[in-house]
Amino acid sequence: MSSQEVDELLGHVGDATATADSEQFQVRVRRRTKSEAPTENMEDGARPLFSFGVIADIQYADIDDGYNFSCTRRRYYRHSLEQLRRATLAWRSESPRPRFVLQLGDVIDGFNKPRRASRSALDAVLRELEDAALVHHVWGNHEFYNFSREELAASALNSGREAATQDQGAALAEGGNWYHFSPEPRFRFLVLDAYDVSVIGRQERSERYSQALRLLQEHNDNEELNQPPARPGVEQRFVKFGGGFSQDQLQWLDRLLTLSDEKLEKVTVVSHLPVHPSSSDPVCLAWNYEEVLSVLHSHKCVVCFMAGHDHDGGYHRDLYGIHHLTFEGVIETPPDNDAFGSVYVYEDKMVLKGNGRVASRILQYP
Ligand SMILES: Nc1ncnc2c1ncn2[C@@H]1O[C@H](COP(=O)(O)OP(=O)(O)O)[C@@H](O)[C@H]1O
Repeated sequence: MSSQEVDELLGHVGDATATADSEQFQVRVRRRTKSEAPTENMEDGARPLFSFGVIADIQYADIDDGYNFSCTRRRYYRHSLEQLRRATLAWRSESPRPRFVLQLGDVIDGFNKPRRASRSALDAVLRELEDAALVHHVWGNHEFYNFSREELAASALNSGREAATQDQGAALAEGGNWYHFSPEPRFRFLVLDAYDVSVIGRQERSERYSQALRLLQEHNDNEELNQPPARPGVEQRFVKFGGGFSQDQLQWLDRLLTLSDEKLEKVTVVSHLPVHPSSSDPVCLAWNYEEVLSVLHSHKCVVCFMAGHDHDGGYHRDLYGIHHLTFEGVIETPPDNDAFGSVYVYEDKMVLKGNGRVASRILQYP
């Protein structure tokens, strides 16, 4: 795509200042204000088929501001609820309304647990989300700091169960918290469980826990396994607050993508942990990200992978044309800024309208 084409495209979307990085097919556009929704497609005046909202790492807690572990990033625990409110107001004011919202995990912070405030904090964020749209909740590490898997499965965060009752196209994988749904013919979303193999959220006597502990101990010499290994690069991902995907889940992913290939669908895959090293800090990558990439790359239908966890966000278009989007975290977004997006889905592309720290982008399908 030439930069002139990008300019033309964006001329209809908003106040375009665009640069195109032809090597990585990366297109960045300047932020737009909330009211500027691309309700019409650029070249041909077509309307988007549907839209959806995205938000990541809200990590709400009714406590004063603090810092991340290394004290390099301020965290606005109480204010994250205000930011969520601004996001839901923006989504509610869009016409047509987003068909659903992707909540990419860590919806409340682990600090709620010792304060016995997990339920009240969750209720507070769910109240904010209530009227925005149907919400698809991804489970991140902070969900497991607050709740057991059984509690999560019985809660409103089990959106797979909700989706299966409301949408004929939705289905929950047996025995796991991964599922798919199709909001529109020829478009499918796969919601993954990146803590399927993990020492958090799994019972110590379970096979998945043992498998996770073995992996961590093989790759991380620290006594405190939340501390990244000394080895640089992607080896740093072997931390206790990370996780990975079981072979069951990878086989399910492969099977679903085969069906989507046959049906000529466009598929967006969603997880709390990112899977491309160029879209994330190495510490935040899923442990077996290479296996996930190899499955994604063996199917034509995959257009996008969306994740949270790395609060700085990231973006990369890989050699197969798949867009890897890591959304900036609300929790580390200063009160006078925002971090959420709306995605407008067209026949040939998705257009991400970012707010605040989330950049707007045109995501052309491969
Ligand atoms: N370098 C580190 N050494 C030891 N513990 C750490 C380190 N980094 C993070 N942790 C701990 O791991 C847990 C998850 O870290 P956190 O930064 O809260 O994750 P997230 O990015 O999901 O918010 C917290 O309990 C935190 O204190």
